[in-house]
Amino acid sequence: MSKVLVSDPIDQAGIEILSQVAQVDVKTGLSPEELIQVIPEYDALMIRSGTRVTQEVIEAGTQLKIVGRAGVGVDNVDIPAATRRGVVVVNSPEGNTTAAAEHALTMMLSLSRYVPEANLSVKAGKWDRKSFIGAEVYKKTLGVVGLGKIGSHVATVAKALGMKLLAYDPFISADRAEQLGCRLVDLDILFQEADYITLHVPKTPETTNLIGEEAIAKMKPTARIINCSRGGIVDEDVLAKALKEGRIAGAALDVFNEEPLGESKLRELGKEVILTPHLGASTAEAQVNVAIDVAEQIRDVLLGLPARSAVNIPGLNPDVMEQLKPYLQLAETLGTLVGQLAGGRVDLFNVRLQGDLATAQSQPIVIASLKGLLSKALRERVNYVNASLEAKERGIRVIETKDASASDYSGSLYLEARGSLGQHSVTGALLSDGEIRVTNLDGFPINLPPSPYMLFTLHRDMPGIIGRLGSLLGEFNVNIASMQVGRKIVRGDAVMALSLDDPLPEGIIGEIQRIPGITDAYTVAL
Ligand SMILES: NC(=O)c1ccc[n+]([C@@H]2O[C@H](COP(=O)([O-])OP(=O)(O)OC[C@H]3O[C@@H](n4cnc5c(N)ncnc54)[C@H](O)[C@@H]3O)[C@@H](O)[C@H]2O)c1
Ligand SMILES: O=C(O)[C@H](O)COP(=O)(O)O
Repeated sequence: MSKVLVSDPIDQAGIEILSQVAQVDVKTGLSPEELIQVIPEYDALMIRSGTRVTQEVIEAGTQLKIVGRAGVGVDNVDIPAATRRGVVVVNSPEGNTTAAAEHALTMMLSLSRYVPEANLSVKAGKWDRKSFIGAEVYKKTLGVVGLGKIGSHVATVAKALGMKLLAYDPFISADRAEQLGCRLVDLDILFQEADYITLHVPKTPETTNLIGEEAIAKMKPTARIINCSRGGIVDEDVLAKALKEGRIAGAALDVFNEEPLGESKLRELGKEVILTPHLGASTAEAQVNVAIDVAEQIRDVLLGLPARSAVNIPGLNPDVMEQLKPYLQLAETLGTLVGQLAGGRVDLFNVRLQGDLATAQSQPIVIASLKGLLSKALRERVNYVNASLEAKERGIRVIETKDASASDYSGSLYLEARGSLGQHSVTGALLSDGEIRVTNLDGFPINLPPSPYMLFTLHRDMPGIIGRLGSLLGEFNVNIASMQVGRKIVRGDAVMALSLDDPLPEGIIGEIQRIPGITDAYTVAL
């Protein structure tokens, strides 16, 4: 039975889903060293933002197949390291959108009315009304930086509060911004005109310290900043200094460069600052959503099914994936076959989608073909996640083409591998019942159902060869399940393709190659 480690607090709804297919161990608060120590026994790891999945963790996780982030941000996971090891990383892109947006709006209103400080003052026995004269957000300008899922929700609600909206997002069209009631502007204008600036961007090299000296210098003295996105997007020291000097009016932060927040000048400030301990996603509803979303994906991957929100494999629509499933199997089988025929290093890999298949989404088919091609060298280490990367690192040039006119079957796939030991090609198709047929091998037409053990020979088309080969296999107690001969012209070059019930014993290939008329022989194990 698979084993899943849950290393951050996750809603019970997720644990229940995982328990259907795996032994689930909940161990929160592990130190990095403890995590590295226990991870080798687990097939899956489920986390939130509290666990750092470093390269060391990934490398120690020799059984690890999937890391599930019950939330959005995956900046606590070393994605390149996971991809390299073929570990799928999934998240829940939408499960906590509403919660995070509502937290940003709560921060904006609380900051305007000094709610946290006023609350503390009453609880301390005071009745001080003078110190808490706030500001209205009505008719004020809100600048939304990052108009994605959370930014859009914030904009929609802020519009209903009667705010004017500016947005900065270089990847969003002016039309989309307009639909949300936002004027798309450049960052300088947003900084200059906004009364409130709310950040909803991922942490990237471009967004790191986006709010620093230069940005703050452009803002109004009445400006208030809200960051419920990621720590490090605001330079915390610069912000604390600007607030202390009254260069801006306030800030509300939910996320910090280092979490938990250690010593910080921000803690010394008064009612103009609100700090929350990364609570954006902390609602009962969001926690149920993300736990179910991610647990289902972990369950599926452990059962050998695709994940719907993998961040390190191409985003594939599950419906498209379902339709392509038989073709992915075809691609992987043909890839394995041509990879074993090629034998050595492959420099160039041609993938051609033919006939009706030319209308299909090619990327998954190319990935499946590469997975098969590389399986000889990498065995179970290669998978849908790392196949493209592994091919690139091996210097394999992949050429992908489509030819709607070229196929004897309604759709077929042609794979050709050129490398250190020569060039080989296979074509295959799916029959109406979904069965795979190899329809061409190195240019010779055949009609072969693939089987776990196969033997291919190149030979002269002349009497006696088939008999001699059959006798030799018989001597070695190898049973032939089916046999196909393909030739282009009578008594010319030909191929023989055999499906075998048993693996070929050591040394037999040399004997086969010594049969007069046989020029080459290859074994393939699927
Ligand atoms: N505080 C929390 O608990 C909490 C909860 C959920 C999400 N988040 C964080 O909130 C952020 C937004 O999440 P989302 O789900 O809306 O993501 P999203 O991907 O839907 O939206 C992000 C938007 O940022 C834009 N963007 C990217 N680079 C940009 C740049 N340099 N300048 C301006 N815009 C840029 C993108 O085009 C996109 O529209 C993420 O950092 C996420 O990790 C925090
Ligand atoms: O990226 C996210 O989903 C949020 O930052 C929430 O983080 P959390 O799951 O640790 O609360």
